[in-house]
Amino acid sequence: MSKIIVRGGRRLSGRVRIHGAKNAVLPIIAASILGIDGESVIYDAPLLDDVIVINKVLESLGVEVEYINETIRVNAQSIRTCEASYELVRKMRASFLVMGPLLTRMGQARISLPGGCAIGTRPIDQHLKGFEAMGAEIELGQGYIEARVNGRLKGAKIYLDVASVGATENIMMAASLAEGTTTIENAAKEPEIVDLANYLNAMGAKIRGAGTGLIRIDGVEKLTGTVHTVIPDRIEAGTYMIAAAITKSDVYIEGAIGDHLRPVISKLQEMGVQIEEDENGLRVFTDKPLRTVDVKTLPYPGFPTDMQSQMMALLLTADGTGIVTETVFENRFMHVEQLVNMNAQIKVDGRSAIISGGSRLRGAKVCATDLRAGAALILAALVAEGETEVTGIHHIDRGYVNITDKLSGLGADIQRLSIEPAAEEAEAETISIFAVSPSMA
Ligand SMILES: CC(=O)N[C@H]1[C@@H](OP(=O)(O)OP(=O)(O)OC[C@H]2O[C@@H](n3ccc(=O)[nH]c3=O)[C@H](O)[C@@H]2O)O[C@H](CO)[C@@H](O)[C@@H]1O
Ligand SMILES: C=C(OP(=O)(O)O)C(=O)O
Repeated sequence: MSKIIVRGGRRLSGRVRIHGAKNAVLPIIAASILGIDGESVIYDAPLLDDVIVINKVLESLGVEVEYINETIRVNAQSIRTCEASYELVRKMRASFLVMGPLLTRMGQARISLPGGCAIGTRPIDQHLKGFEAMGAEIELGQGYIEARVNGRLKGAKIYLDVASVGATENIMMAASLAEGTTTIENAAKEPEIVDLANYLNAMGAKIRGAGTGLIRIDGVEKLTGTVHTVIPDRIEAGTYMIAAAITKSDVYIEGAIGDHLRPVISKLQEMGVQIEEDENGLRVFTDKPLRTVDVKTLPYPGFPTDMQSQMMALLLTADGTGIVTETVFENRFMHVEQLVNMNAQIKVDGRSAIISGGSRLRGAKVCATDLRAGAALILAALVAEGETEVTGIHHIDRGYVNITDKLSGLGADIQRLSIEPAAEEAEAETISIFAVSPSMA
């Protein structure tokens, strides 16, 4: 158990390196189950708690996984069981992404229901609708979803009612080994979908149209392990862009891909932040007061919901009143109450939050209620008067590699403290069984 202490008021400067994308590496690890022959080598796999959990899910299925220095080697030649237990799936919703690969390769899968979480109910009906269209029989019982098919899944025409990232990925993986052609209409277009399609194609799949609303998958008989480098994390990059903007600093975000960050770049520029792009990353700088903007979250290429809370923290420091509308998740304003504890002026009205910029933020004891809420609290703390103590750090560890080291490397006054040293030691020991990195070995 840890907490993060931030003393606000420092300007930032220098470079920060962006790690591989959490939301790309998780489906890619799940897709490795499809490699009947050979080994997959996945480079730039960020050392995050979520990555450790999905590796454990694969190991529980009998897959061999080795994770050293941001490189994962997966050997999925033999699968022992097709059941992913509640103990693992409850820790991370993305574990449900093993359903598609298991079902299509093994003809069956039994996965614990992932359930809701702090940001919304997050149903999986679109995943199941896709599997059923391909001929699977689905049964729900005792907290598990069981899917079975006689022989191979059959290619189908699938229209998603919502452009779900997870459903697009799960169906794309299942369709890769199905008999015939599958089309996914109203598919999600996120860069992480494209990265997964590139990985699957390198394994031998035939996928076209990833990154557009219409994906076509011609099923093949066999997929084999391959070598792949994960794309940089656009949400981590966006979070450091806001760290630069909120502290009126000058920071180079190494590895950030401008094309993946268009809506974030455009909103920051509208506010008066200067951004320079080159082939290696983005320079974000400003020393002037910022103008407020309105922001509405939408599926890609719209403004990402995973950047909504961080953007809200920034709007608190801008001149004027801005409105943030969350359209992707129905309950993603949990950070508001915590920001209000820091003297933020925010009113929530249904799916919109009205943010009055300009009131002085004050350090407080706050709690990260989810991953991006935690990021927003740290960002607000960077400019708050006095000391902020952030608890609920396990959420932040799901998605940010070494956030305290990275920010203190840029000059922030931030440190991570152990609340109960004995408990943390035990936690670190468990993690080191599954992951060896220079800092942990
Ligand atoms: C591991 C990962 O990649 N996580 C990302 C992924 O989550 P995830 O894949 O879970 O998000 P989805 O795109 O599926 O969810 C978007 C919306 O669709 C709804 N929905 C989804 C599936 C379904 O079967 N039925 C349904 O109604 C959800 O409740 C939500 O309101 O995309 C989200 C939206 O960009 C991001 O916030 C998450 O960081
Ligand atoms: C909501 C997020 O992730 P997940 O879908 O893994 O909960 C996120 O990355 O902000």
